[in-house]
Amino acid sequence: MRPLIGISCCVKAFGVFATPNHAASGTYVRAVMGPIGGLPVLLPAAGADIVAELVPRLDGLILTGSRSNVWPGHYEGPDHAPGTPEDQERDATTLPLIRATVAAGVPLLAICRGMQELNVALGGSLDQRIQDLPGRMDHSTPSDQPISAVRTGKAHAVRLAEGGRLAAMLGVGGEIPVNSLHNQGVRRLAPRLRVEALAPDGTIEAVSAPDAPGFLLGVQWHPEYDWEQDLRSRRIFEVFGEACDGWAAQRRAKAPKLKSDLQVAAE
Ligand SMILES: N[C@@H](CCC(=O)NCCCC(=O)O)C(=O)O
Repeated sequence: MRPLIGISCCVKAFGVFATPNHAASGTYVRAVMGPIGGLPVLLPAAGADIVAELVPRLDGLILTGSRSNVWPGHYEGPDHAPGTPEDQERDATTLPLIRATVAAGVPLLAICRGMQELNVALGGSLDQRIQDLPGRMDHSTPSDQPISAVRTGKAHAVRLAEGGRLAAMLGVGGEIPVNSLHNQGVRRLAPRLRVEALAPDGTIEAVSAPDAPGFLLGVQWHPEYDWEQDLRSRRIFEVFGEACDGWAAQRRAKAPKLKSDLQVAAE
């Protein structure tokens, strides 16, 4: 039986009436059905009220990327510049969901906005436009390139932390090339998080939590865009899937054994 993997949704307006929908990119569904080997379930941005009943049912959680940004009020940041996209319904769901998921030990893979949410949920803060900071690169989506090239192309290298979990997971050391589609970045790293990769300009590109009871990895880039071409992207999903499999086996072992109808009938 495949592990049940929650995929965080954004609230986006669709259709002629711009009706708010809870949505996630199909790239995450394909990654779950592919290299992760799980059963995907989209998690609506329905607020903290769903968290306590949801987490015990999950075998893994993916926090997705999004153009929207974590509301600065969650990390005492300055207001966003006018027009900066936000999604406070998503924040109100993912921040408590992250804390509950990490506490329970459910495997968690945080991607781009998801890594930023992870950092904020655990007490860190963000810079809102790192390209405006002295000495920093522009990590955002170049407007002069087609989105397909940006997604599967490589924008810069990241240096893996020596002896880190990500380097061990990938079986490599030194640098790997990654794509890059973000304006924001980690400012103050949450106390429980450890740097797993850095960009040439010092931007934190991957994090883990050594004291977390389960698998926990955040990456600022997007492995869901290029896992079919990039074996390291694929490996991240495979290792996450193995952790979710293990969690699912533990959960089934603890579940009360319900008798099947046939067993009851045979008594
Ligand atoms: N908004 C944040 C996070 C960026 C991010 O998740 N990018 C993926 C975008 C995918 C899409 O276009 O839907 C930031 O800007 O840092």
